[in-house]
Amino acid sequence: MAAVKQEEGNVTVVVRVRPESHREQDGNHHTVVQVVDEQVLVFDPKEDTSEGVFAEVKFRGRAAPSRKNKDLKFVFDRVFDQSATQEDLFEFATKNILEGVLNGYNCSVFAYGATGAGKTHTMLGTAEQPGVMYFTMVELYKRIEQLKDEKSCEVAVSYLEVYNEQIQDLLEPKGPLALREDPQKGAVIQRLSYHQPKSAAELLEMLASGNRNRTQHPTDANATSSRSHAVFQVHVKQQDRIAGLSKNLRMAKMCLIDLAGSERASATKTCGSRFREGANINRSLLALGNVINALADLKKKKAHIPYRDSKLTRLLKDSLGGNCQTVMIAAISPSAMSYEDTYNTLKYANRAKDIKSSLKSNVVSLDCHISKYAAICEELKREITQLKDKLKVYEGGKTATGESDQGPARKVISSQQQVQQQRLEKVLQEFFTSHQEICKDRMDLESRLKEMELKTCFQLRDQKRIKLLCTEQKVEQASCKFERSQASSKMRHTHLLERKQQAEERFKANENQRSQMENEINLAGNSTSEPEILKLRLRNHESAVEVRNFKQQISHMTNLMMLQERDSRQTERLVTSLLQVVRKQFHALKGANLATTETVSEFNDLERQVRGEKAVLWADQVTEEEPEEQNNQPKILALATISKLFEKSFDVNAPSAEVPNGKPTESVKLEVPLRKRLPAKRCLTELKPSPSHPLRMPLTSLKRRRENEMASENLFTPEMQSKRTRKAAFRPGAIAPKVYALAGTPKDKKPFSNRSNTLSGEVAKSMTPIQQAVQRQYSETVTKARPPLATTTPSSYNFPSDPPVTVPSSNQDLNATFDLTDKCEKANLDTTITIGSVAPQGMRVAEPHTIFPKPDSIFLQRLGLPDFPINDQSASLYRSRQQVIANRPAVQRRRRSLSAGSLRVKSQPHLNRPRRVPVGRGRPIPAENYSPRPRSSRKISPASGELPTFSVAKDLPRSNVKNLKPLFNFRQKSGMMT
Ligand SMILES: Nc1ncnc2c1ncn2[C@@H]1O[C@H](COP(=O)(O)OP(=O)(O)OP(=O)(O)O)[C@@H](O)[C@H]1O
Repeated sequence: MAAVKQEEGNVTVVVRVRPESHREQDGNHHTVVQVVDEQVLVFDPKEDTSEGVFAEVKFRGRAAPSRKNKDLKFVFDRVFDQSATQEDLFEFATKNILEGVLNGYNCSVFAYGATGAGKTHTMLGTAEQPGVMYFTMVELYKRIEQLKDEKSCEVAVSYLEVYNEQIQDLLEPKGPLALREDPQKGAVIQRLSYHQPKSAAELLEMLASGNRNRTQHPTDANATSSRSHAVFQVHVKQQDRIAGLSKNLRMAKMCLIDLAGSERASATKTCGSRFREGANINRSLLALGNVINALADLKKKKAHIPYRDSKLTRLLKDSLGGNCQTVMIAAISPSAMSYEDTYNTLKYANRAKDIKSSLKSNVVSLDCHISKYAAICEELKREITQLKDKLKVYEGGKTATGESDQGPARKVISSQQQVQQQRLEKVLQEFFTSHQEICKDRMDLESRLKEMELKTCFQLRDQKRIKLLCTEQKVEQASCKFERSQASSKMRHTHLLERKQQAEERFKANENQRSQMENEINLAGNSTSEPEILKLRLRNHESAVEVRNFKQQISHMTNLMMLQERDSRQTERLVTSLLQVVRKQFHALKGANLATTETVSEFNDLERQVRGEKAVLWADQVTEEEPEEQNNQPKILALATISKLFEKSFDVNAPSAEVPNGKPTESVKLEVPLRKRLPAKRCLTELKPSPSHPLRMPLTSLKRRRENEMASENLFTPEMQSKRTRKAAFRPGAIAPKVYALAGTPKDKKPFSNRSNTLSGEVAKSMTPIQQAVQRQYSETVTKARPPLATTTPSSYNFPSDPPVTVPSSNQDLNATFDLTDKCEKANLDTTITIGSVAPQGMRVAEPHTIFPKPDSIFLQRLGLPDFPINDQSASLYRSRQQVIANRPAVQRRRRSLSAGSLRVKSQPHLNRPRRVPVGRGRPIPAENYSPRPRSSRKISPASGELPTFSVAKDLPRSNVKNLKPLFNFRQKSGMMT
């Protein structure tokens, strides 16, 4: 049950002054009530004494002693003088409250006054002059008749009297009835009969019969004195006729009460039973007076209200202090004969004005469960059948009377449909307008929020750039500016979020409205064909909204793209400037012989990146965590897509026939493929490779690159992966796949798990800022196996029981190939082949000196690089070799540089020629198969922990190679293979 409306109201007090009776006129009593206007009356007005001696003459013979010249002015909601008719009373007192009854408010009208003051006359009246009850009932039925198309109404009445503190049923007299208090319903009279008159006439008949049962006895004051309080209750129940899952049920109770009049025994000259009646009446009226006083006293509002002092006050509890719109009609006699009674009545009426009542409309919202849907349809079908039958009867009557014109009947039906359709169209139109606005608002807000997010990320990144480059003062200035801007952004962000939340709520309400509307249209569809048009309109509207949403999405994406483009242009300018600076600096260093190995290496890395090649990540090098700023970067796809657009989208292309119940199917999902950004070749002209340090990094073929991408996206099935692993094992320089196979799956890129953390930390530390920057810039790195840095002692590995992978004796010839991978896989060994991990005793490494022609360079010492000893012979050989290379023609150098991809291995001193592992063969080597090779262009800092062992071998004259100690050892960790 839901009371939809609650308001505070005062008791309406109306005073009716009846005409003087014959007795009063005969008694020559003067009037003590003067009606000034419609709201003011003066009780016992002052006599005009200006007439001097004549004044006494004027009032001679009247009840002059009873005059006290109180001259009390009373203001009421309405004052009716003697000339007022019953209709006047009805028009003002009860007609208005009928409106309340039909809106679900409880109402109560009671007549109060002394005996013979005209209460019964006002409420019941006579056959010639029917009273308020009659007019009210007639009006009520008139209104119900008017509403019958929209609402079904039921009326139930009861009529009772309180006589000598006993309740009697006036419509079905059956002895005293018990009064019971119900916390929800209020006062309930048990066994009271309720009747449902079909018409106003029937109801009036009931009223008349009830009155006949009412206790009336003549007294001196009133020949037709009512000796009881009569309560006529009308219960009205209304229910919406309009089909729908949600129906309003209004229930209201109207009480029309004719109270017994207070009387003075001396005036009524009663005795015996009449006297007892009078005493009871007075007692109950006294209780009523107390209740009125208590209720009217605002300060004591919370104080006890003595409802329980009499049956009458218990019955009137609702009417006076509860949820009820109350009208009190105070009936008074104008005659001085009833001076005291009139005065008392006016006093109580005046007090009653202050009584406040809280009004609640008793509206019950009956939200039918979906299971009632069928029942509602059935009900409507029945109604349609009835209407059709009526129409047939009507048409039959027309035919019988020879009227062939069926136009009017059709007109009636079509006009009903038209009204229904017009109403639905209006509802649809309102829905369209609000839906459109809400969708636009929602998307606008989300778009603005996402733009703001992107801008904030740009700002954060700029801030970090500033910190990297600028002086402390400038950093501080920039920080202040940034913080200010962040603060204002935060405020705007919060504000936008609030608005977005509001928009969400409105959207939710709008969605509910839509489902209700759809139900209504579907229900209406059972009776007419018009709703098809409405359904189509609804679909049309939805399509239009979808189109508008997509347009908004496009506009949002365009905005973001513009932002991105502006930012990327700025970054481009920055990178160009940086590259120019780097190049100048590098050449300046080189010209001054100050270029260290590290600098050259960094420059080469940078050069490689500029040329668009992939960076190399060693297999034991754990992928660096993405820098914080990159992690914080929002995914551009997420920002560019307004999620709201795709929450509820409709298949706009689907034919309407495929849409069940006119409900669009939620089907469209936008999937924007996320394309990897390929490294762009930039500013190659700005950064030409130095002729003395040719870039020898193998190029990755397009096919291999694709494979890498697929692998990184995990698109390979396990079979494919295993196949790839095996294939890779046979590939030249296939160390990496072997290592992966040991680790399990290619995606597990931590083959040296036992120590990878330490190593990666060290490796990361050893990376120079430029290397790190490059690493960050190009996340697409190729992971390669790298030989471990030191011999792994058998104790540090745990596979004593595993069958060792032994290299047959024939593999003394290192040109022979053997499948280590398969064996390792089969044996499930954590087998690692170390290549050149240990420089044999006496080995001389010339690496630093290939870069630093002056070994005793101060710069080198300052760098604190470890000095690798070199024997004089090798060094001189190397220098001469370098000289020979430098003097060669360019074409020859080129050939040499290509063949330098080969790896020459000298495994045993007794071998006549170094083993030539077929790596590269002049072709670009796939990046993932790339392994560190001895070449002068790929200098790895000793600080990184790698042994720069093998650069010299390939460049030395072959005759001198044998003089070198073995550079590479194939060694199994178990120590079984050396
Ligand atoms: N407005 C009026 N116009 C004409 N006659 C009236 C009017 N009011 C009352 N009378 C007459 O006054 C007499 C007494 O009225 P009524 O019976 O209504 O008084 P009452 O207040 O109901 O008294 P009780 O409390 O004893 O029943 C009746 O004969 C009635 O016809």
